[in-house]
Parts: sequence; C-alpha cells; structure tokens
Amino acid sequence: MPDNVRTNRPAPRTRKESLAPDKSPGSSGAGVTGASILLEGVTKSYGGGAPAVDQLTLEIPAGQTVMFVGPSGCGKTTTLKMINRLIEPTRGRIVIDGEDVTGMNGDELRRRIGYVVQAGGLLPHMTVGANVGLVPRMLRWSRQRVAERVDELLDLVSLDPAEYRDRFPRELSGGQQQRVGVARALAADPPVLLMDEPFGAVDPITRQRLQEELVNIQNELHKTVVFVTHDFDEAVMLGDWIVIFNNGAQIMQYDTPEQILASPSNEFVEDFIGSGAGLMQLGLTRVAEVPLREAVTAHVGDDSREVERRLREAGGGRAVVLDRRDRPVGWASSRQILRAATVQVDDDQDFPAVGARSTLDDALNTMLLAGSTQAVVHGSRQRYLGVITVSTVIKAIEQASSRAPDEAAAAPLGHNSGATADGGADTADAAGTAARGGTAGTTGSPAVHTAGAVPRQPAGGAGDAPGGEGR
Ligand SMILES: Nc1ncnc2c1ncn2[C@@H]1O[C@H](COP(=O)(O)OP(=O)(O)OP(=O)(O)O)[C@@H](O)[C@H]1O
Repeated sequence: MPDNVRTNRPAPRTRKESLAPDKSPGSSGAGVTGASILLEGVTKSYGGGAPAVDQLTLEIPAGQTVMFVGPSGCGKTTTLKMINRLIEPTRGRIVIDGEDVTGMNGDELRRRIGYVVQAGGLLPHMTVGANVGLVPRMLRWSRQRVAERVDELLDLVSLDPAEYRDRFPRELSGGQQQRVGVARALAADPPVLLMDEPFGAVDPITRQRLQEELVNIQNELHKTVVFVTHDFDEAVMLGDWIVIFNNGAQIMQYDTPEQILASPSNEFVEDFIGSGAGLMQLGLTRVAEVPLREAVTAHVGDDSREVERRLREAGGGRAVVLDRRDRPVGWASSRQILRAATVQVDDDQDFPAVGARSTLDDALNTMLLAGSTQAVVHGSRQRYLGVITVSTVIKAIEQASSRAPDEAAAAPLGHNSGATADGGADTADAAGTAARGGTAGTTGSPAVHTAGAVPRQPAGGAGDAPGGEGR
C-alpha cells in the first residue's frame, strides 16, 4: 500500500526541493499534452478602488508548471480564476492554445480545464469513485470507460483503487482527499490544470509527499499547470517558472526558480525570497541528477537464504525489500532477512527513503535524521530506483556550486524577450521587472516579463505595463 511505503521517515520540509521536471527550455517538447495560455491585457476590477488585476499580459508555456506567488491580496487567485472564467475579466482576452476563450461558454470551458482547490473540494455525499468520475460522466462516457478511468487515476495518485474507490471523502485523510482532488481534476484529461493552494491545508510531511507526487504526475502527463501558493519554497520546488506578483497582479519577476534565486530583479523580490536564497540554490540539484548506487534487492516472499547469499557476495550491507509493484517497503540486514525462511516486511521498519525529484539537501537531511549514510530512492509511482549515499550528495553539491555561474549564463538565452510589442523596456525596468543574468529580457512589451523559454512570442500589444505604473 503506497501510504505504508511512504511511512518511511521523510526529510522534514526544508528549503526547496526542486522537484520540477526538466526545466530546460523546450524540454516539454515531446509528449506535451498541455496547452499554452495567454492572458492579454487582462484587468479585473471588483468595483471601486484599484483593480485587483491590472492590465496583465502573461504567457504560460504549454506543458510547463507556472507558479503564482506574492503577498496576500495581490491578485493571484483572481488571475487564476480568470483562466477558467470562474471570474470574468473586466477587460482583456484569454487565449488557450490559440483559441480566444474569453467569450466561450464558461461551463464548457471549465470541462476542459482541471481545477484543484484546497482540501480537494470533494463532494461529501459521493464516493471517491463518483467524485473522480464526475466530469467523464457529464461528458457522457460509458460506465465502463468511466470506471476504468477512475481506477487508472486513483492508481496514478497512489491510491489503491480497490481500497479507496468506494469510500466517502470523510473516510480519507487530508492528504488522501487532496490526491482524489488531483485525480478528479485530471479525469477528462484536460490540457490545463489550475491549482489554488491545493496543499495549503495538509501537514508539512504530507505536503511534501503530495508535491513529489505532483511532479511525478507532471513528468508523465506534461499538463500546463498554473499553481497559486503562498509558499515560495513550494514555488521553487514545483515550478518551471515563477511569477512574483505585487498588488494589482503587477509582475515583479517572471523567471525560472534558479534565475530568481540567483538574480532577484529588485528589492521586492529580494525581500520576498528572504535570506535562504543561497541554501535554496544548492537545493536545486535533484537526486535524479546524481548517479545512484545499485543495491541488493529482494521481493517480499523471496527465499531468505538466497538473498543473504547475494548480500554476502555484495560485501554485506542491506537489501532493499520491494513489494510486488517494486516499491521499497523495507531495508534489511542479513540478520533481519534470515529471521524467516522467506523475506518479510517489518511493518514498523523505518528507513531513509527519498523521491528521485527530491533535492540533495533533502536527501542529506533524510539520511542524517535516520543516522544513515545512505537512503533508498524511489521514482515515479514510488518504484525503486537505487540508493543515494552521503558522499555522492556532497560531491554533487560541490560540483553544482562550482558550476553555478556557467549555468546561469547559459540560462534560456534567446527565449527571454517575452516581447509582445515594441518598446517598453524602460517601463519594465522602472517596474523592476527586468531580470538579470541574460534570462529574462524585457526588451519588448513592458507588460510581459516572460523570462525566456517562452516557446513562441505572444501576440502583441495588448498590455501596458502592469508593473510600471504600479499602484
Ligand atoms: N469578490 C470580490 N469582491 C471584491 N473584491 C475582491 C473579491 N475577490 C477578491 N477581491 C479583492 O481583490 C484583490 C485580489 O484578491 P485575490 O483573492 O485575487 O488575491 P490573492 O493574491 O489570491 O490573495 P491571497 O493570497 O490572500 O489568497 C484583493 O484586494 C481582494 O480583497
């Protein structure tokens, strides 16, 4: 059972984790199922006073994860909800995959856009299966197709369908409800997933697991994800790109997490990031990026003597015990293995384990907490990948820090104009939105700080600087 697997003591939530998929520009080329989104000169006024969102022009590349962060009330949720038109813009256009959806029927639009809110937003009187199958049923899929889809998605979010599909939301933990919320949003395979502080209501450890799972899912599905969070660490961990907003949804910086950490574009961004930037930068290297060590593995039920023999041949140490889905469920010494004729799992066994998308300092934390020099690494759907060691981590961190300046220079050059129209760089600079380090040119429209790697140039001109004039 996945949740049992994940009872292994995880690292505490530390600065960043950079679970984000391959962040190199264009990395989403193959297998992208997401759609590009363009907000063009979008304004939302709720009535008197300054607009909640002020002439925002923003492109969100297909298949990537864009995080919205900024102080309370700066317009993150309003911006997000204008994408699926839960909130109607006062002015401007919203274009999804080249199609202007501003005037489209809202219900129809929302069926094409997954939406995840805090605590999953599940309907309490419906079973998990009925919740997940809601949109497919509305789309009149056959019963069998809906049932198959429900099971497929529960499996994707690491909930055993047989165990969970007939439960009611109240019979689930907060983290499990959140997983069902993600499964439900993905049910009709929408190209776009909007997530409004989805993990805000769960404890830090569950949150970390959900974040890892989202990254794993995103690595499989390549949706376009727009994600609102209060937590800058979470933004660094999950985002291919981060938009830092100030009031009125003024873009203060729009760039990769690495670039924002390395070159905050102004004091506002510096303050927002706080003092942990250096540490966070180190943590941008992921477990998946370093060589893992092979370990002796054994499946539950294997012959103990044979496993012990292999351990001896390998020079001792421990065997990683796997369940039938190749998920690590134990980490046993020869003595523990030989306690029974076949390999068993000790339910209480606590062993250091990290996801492949965890960062190196999280891996290090996990090992230190467990008093171990090694940790078991799992990848997509919790499947076993190998073992990471303290010395690997230290070596990789050393290499990463010595490499950092080159990487910054090689950041998404050539994709960083973000231009929608001519001119405006001055205004952008005045707004403090022009990123440094060659990644986030704002030589085009003052409204768009699309910070490199935007795969195509947005259509021009709709936005005037959201930031320059600030309020
Ligand atoms: N229905 C509404 N009527 C009037 N004003 C609103 C309404 N909804 C939001 N606002 C205002 O619009 C501004 C932006 O709100 P929004 O919820 O988008 O901010 P946010 O950045 O998501 O905030 P938070 O981080 O606190 O959730 C705020 O000043 C808020 O008070």
